[in-house]
Amino acid sequence: MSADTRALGAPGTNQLVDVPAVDDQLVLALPKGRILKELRPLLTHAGIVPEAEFDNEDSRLLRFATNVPNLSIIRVRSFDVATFVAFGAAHLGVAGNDVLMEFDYPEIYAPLDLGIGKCRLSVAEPAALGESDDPSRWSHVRVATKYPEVTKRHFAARGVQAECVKLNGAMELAPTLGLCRRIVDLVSTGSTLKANGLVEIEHIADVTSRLIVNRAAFKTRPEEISRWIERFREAVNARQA
Ligand SMILES: Nc1ncnc2c1ncn2[C@@H]1O[C@H](COP(=O)(O)OP(=O)(O)OP(=O)(O)O)[C@@H](O)[C@H]1O
Ligand SMILES: O=P(O)(O)OC[C@H]1O[C@H](OP(=O)(O)OP(=O)(O)O)[C@H](O)[C@@H]1O
Repeated sequence: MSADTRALGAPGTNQLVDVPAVDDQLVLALPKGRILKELRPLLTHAGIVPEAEFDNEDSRLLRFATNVPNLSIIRVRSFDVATFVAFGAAHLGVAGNDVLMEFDYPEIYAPLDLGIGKCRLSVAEPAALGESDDPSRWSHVRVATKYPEVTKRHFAARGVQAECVKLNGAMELAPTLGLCRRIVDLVSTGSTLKANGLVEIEHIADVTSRLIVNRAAFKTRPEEISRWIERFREAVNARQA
């Protein structure tokens, strides 16, 4: 296949046909990693089959054709999904509301909870500190987190000033190594906290992944985008039935 053609087929099928790549394709931004795994059955139910290269872990391709002629997928980091969609570089995307809360982009509309990527955003600290700590007495707190904006807003709401140290992963190491005594991070089973001697002391928000849409794109291409929202809604309903 030449560089400017893609393996495409009729919507809802996996039939392969060579057609030229076009500029007016709808772009769906998907996160790498755990969300993508949970998302695959919903994609299939919505009638989206990525080209085979999408499942090749050694591939350096970042944009993928699908069986739907005017829809391509980009695979990016979870925080970057929101940025691509907010700037209109992608029309649609899938992102956790942890990411959406952190950026709070007005350009993003999140019409559908996909019910995947379930976890919570919490404040945690060493178990020994948790036994005697009284968060209602704090006026200032130092926190290691991937979510500085959410953290500052959470504490500011009750008059506590949060000083955030930005990390991109492995937040649970920060208290043991003396970086900060508290962290704000995602918790699902709680096993990462437990393995690192930490306990949850405050719940900030429940987290799930959402289908997101660029608001300007929704205005200019309402029929196509509404159709995709409905297809994903049907996929979510079928999964829950
Ligand atoms: N333990 C978890 N259980 C369920 N969902 C989670 C969990 N951790 C993260 N998530 C959800 O998955 C999204 C991506 O998670 P995470 O940041 O761990 O992935 P990643 O592949 O490491 O991303 P990146 O490399 O882009 O930072 C989060 O924004 C959140 O919505
Ligand atoms: O409560 P648990 O089930 O243990 O899940 C929580 C862990 O999952 C996420 O990390 P991830 O595994 O994505 O690694 P990361 O630190 O690289 O983000 C999160 O940042 C926690 O560390």
